[in-house]
Amino acid sequence: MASGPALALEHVSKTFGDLAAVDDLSFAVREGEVFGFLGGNGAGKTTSLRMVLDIIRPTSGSISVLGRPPGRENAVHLGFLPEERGLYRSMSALDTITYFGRLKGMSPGDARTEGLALLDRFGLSNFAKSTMDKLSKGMAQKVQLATAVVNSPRLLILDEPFSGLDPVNQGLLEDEIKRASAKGATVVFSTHVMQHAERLCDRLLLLAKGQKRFEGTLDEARDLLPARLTVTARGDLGALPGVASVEAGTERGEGWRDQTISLAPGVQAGDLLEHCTANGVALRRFEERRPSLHDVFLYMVGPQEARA
Ligand SMILES: Nc1ncnc2c1ncn2[C@@H]1O[C@H](COP(=O)(O)OP(=O)(O)OP(=O)(O)O)[C@@H](O)[C@H]1O
Repeated sequence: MASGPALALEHVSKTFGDLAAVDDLSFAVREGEVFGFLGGNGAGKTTSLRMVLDIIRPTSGSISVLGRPPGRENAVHLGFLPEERGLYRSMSALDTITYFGRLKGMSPGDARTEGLALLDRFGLSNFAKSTMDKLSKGMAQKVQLATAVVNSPRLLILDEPFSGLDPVNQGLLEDEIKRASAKGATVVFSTHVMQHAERLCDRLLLLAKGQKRFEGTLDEARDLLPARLTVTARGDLGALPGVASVEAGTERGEGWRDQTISLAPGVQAGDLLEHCTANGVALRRFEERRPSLHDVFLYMVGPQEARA
């Protein structure tokens, strides 16, 4: 079934006085994908997501959310975890989730049943009746996550969802994102922690100073950086085609030596391996060291921006 993107921004800019917080930003999130919105502090992530949610309006450009302009009509299909968490302090955890479910058009019974199921999944069953002000920060954040997913939204938008959660709860959140995705939801989450994106995203966008630096899959992001290899070989491989540089490592005896090789842009590890095999270059070890998303981020946006 052909369908348009779940979310599309076209030449969107948002200025605050002289500052272009979001600068001519275009990207599209396909229906059903998990999309990482990555950037350092102040890159423009929250501003972008707020425009998608119609909390603020773009200075210029256009946005399409589930095929419509941002606005109230979309609300029942959306789930949103804002960066600034905040819920009614004197409402119980279960009532809070039920309330949000009802706001999204659920019946009181369905909202409550789903609320109880979520509290159970999040390890908060014993706190269903506790008021929000009695919960720890992490617990309150899980309740807030529950309010975002209670209606099984078609498009789930999470702004820095991992911040403030301990490793166990970060894992629980990752599971919840995978669960929503498996049920067919489109998930967009912002983060400056690359490891989460590395584990979860189908595609991602790198944002710096309000501008898009990259949009694509994790593999495409990694391909931006020259591949690096660790090999144990006899002789110097520096003269082989496709090798950009060689760093000599530990001597292993009888002429064998560890070497760290950087390949020229566009050259794949397999190309070099093929050449070695075809030309009788003896190898004892041949390991590709794929760049991490963090490496890509540093390469694309620089250490200044990456320091989050
Ligand atoms: N209402 C506002 N008025 C003036 N400037 C703003 C406003 N909102 C955001 N900005 C500025 O726009 C830029 C982008 O901010 P934004 O919150 O979108 O970044 P972010 O990528 O979400 O960063 P963080 O990870 O730190 O939350 C920042 O320089 C910020 O100071």
